[in-house]
Amino acid sequence: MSLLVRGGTVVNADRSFRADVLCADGVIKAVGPDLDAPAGAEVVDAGGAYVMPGGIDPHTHMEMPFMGTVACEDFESGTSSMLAGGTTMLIDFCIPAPQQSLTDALDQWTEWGKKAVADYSFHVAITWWSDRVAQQMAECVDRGVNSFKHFMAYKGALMVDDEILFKSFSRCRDLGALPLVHAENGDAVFLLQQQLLNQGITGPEGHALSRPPHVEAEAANRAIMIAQTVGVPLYVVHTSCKEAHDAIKRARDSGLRVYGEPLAQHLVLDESVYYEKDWDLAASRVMSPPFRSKEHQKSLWDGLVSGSLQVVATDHCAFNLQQKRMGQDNFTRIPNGTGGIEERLKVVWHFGVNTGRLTPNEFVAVTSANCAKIYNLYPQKGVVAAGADADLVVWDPQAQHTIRQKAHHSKLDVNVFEGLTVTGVPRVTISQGRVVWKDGALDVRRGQGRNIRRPAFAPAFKAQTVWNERTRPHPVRRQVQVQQTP
Ligand SMILES: NC(=O)NCCC(=O)O
Ligand SMILES: [Zn+2]
Ligand SMILES: [Zn+2]
Repeated sequence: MSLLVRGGTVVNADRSFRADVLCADGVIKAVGPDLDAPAGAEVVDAGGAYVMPGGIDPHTHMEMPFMGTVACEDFESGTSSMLAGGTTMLIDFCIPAPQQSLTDALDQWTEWGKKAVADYSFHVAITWWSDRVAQQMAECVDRGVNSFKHFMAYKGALMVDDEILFKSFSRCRDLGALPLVHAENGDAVFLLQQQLLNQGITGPEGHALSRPPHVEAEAANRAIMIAQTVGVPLYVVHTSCKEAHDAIKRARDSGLRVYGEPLAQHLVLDESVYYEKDWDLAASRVMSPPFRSKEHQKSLWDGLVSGSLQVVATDHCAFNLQQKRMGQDNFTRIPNGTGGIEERLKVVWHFGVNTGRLTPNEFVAVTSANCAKIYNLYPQKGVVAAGADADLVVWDPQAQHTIRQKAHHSKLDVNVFEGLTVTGVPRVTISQGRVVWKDGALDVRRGQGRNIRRPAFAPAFKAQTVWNERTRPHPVRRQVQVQQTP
């Protein structure tokens, strides 16, 4: 079955041009002007619209067991939501419990992923260390995982120390896999939490107060320095504040391959919500790092414009109010996480492109192409070109939409963007060459998603390996001194 997207303007990260897009067998067969529709082809009208590579969200937590509960979004509802928002692939985090085998955990997540209605892939988290973990990292790489995540926060649960960071980053370097960090100083967070509780601060405001920007910046800086020492690129997830962004900028200025990922939520929502009288409202926004002030939002936008930050994600991690209420008397027990997978593209377009901060091409870069390049998916994903997967979004830049929990496709009972009216929405989403979202309706099939393998040694790693070899330390060769006896 073939499909012709007719009459639109193709927008890639590098340029825009008028062209039709012909898809068959799940891939793009041709991109060019006035293409003929093969007999029986479905024709999608893209008149007045942009045709862009489907979004890729590299940071989600479907069905994640966390903080005594399990995220309520599963791979079916999560991937359905993302398609309704124009995103056609996600990369989720497989998180082994401390002492659990990495490959057993990957088996578990792989099983859960079979429910997905669109393409997905996995990062694996390093939550403990042994020779066996090092060996299993190689087995994960053989199974198409080219990125390993490290939590520098969540003391007593997922957090790892500097020794593990050093050992795991070194292993990543040797395997050609990208280390990722959740950068917050978990010891400092823990101590601040105890102080605040002792002062009688038990509500969601304590969450924001216990995770100030310098706690994030310190960890980002530390992870960067360890990555530099080891000689490996680094990706800093959910960069939320100016000081962490500054650390990334400094590193890049000195020639390091460090990537920063702001979230759609951190770009537009601010910390004032944690001080709301309505506990449910404040708790529903609890995530780590917390939302920040306008000054930090500006820094994140500046980074996307200038290129010091590369990817906008969501960290979609869904906990309903009943789950959030586990922390009714103690903010440290509120499960951390918010949603946004359906809203990401709309929010970034509305506040990025409509305001003149980003060009449409830069929008494609930060929502799809850069991610595909960093995670070695390009040009299978992240570009509208012959040979690429037929994952597309037909974007109507004029259409308006008001974001409402009642109308979203997530299982979440709140929407952090509730009531926001955006201009610019996905008219049609195409996944694997099939129309899956059109006229406000989904047409998806459980199990249609594919587990996309991402090979190790992305181009940046090949360069880094050559550089490491050239700059490798060598012993000083000294002549053996013969001692003269007097
Ligand atoms: N971000 C958050 O609050 N929850 C999900 C887990 C994580 O990424 O830290
Ligand atoms: Zn995190
Ligand atoms: Zn996360």
